[in-house]
Amino acid sequence: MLKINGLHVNYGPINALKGISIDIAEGKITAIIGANGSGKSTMLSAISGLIIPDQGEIYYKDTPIQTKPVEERVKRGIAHVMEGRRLFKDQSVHDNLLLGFYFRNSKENKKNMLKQITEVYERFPILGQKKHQLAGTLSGGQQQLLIISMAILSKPRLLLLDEPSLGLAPIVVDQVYQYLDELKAMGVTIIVSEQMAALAMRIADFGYVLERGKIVGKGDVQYLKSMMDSDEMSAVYFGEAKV
Ligand SMILES: Nc1ncnc2c1ncn2[C@@H]1O[C@H](COP(=O)(O)OP(=O)(O)OP(=O)(O)O)[C@@H](O)[C@H]1O
Repeated sequence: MLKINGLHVNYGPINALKGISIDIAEGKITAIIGANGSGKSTMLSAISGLIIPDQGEIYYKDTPIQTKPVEERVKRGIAHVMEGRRLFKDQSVHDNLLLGFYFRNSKENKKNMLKQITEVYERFPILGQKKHQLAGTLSGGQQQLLIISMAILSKPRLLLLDEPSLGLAPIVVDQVYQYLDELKAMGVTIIVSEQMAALAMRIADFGYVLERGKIVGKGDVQYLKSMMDSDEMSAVYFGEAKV
């Protein structure tokens, strides 16, 4: 579904990605694992169009998209949940969902707007309880749930999540990850970046390990789990938590 060939991204003199090539299978969950600064966010931003690469190609369903604007990629079904929270903080939770929905959906989809927003409240009751509260007053974890819900309301075909567990209480992480598994069952292709590989390994089918802008490991979950047990990198990428 998504193929990246020889991707290079530079921030001035910093080479954030140094010739990355990956292949993402449709309907699967792929984990991008790497320490702080390894290039995970840069890679996801190049896929969603926030960053135009210096070199390399990105094919989405066989079409090169590396120079297409963000809106065009959104229309094709690519949604990006970024690290660091982007919400309309002075608007209510409900208005954020309405706005998120409105800007990202076709006319046809808009017919079911309220029904779909109600489904979000059923899925994450805390958002329903706080629907009239300003988004900026939610806790970090609740804001993260809201952002993920906004992305999901756009009915993405490819969902990019940058460290979705960051700042979340373990119980909320469980909820979010369980939801990702359900989205996969509905046919959504997911790429999730995590520093703590053990988390991503719970649901991923395949994974890539990034180190200083290069892919240093890739494989299915069994292979990555064996790396966790044997490789010296385990301390860096997998922390203490084992699956
Ligand atoms: N806007 C920017 N300007 C300059 N350098 C940047 C910028 N964004 C990222 N970098 C650098 O590019 C490299 C890759 O960063 P990136 O944020 O993609 O990594 P990451 O794996 O997502 O890390 P983190 O988990 O900290 O976000 C790092 O060396 C980082 O300092």
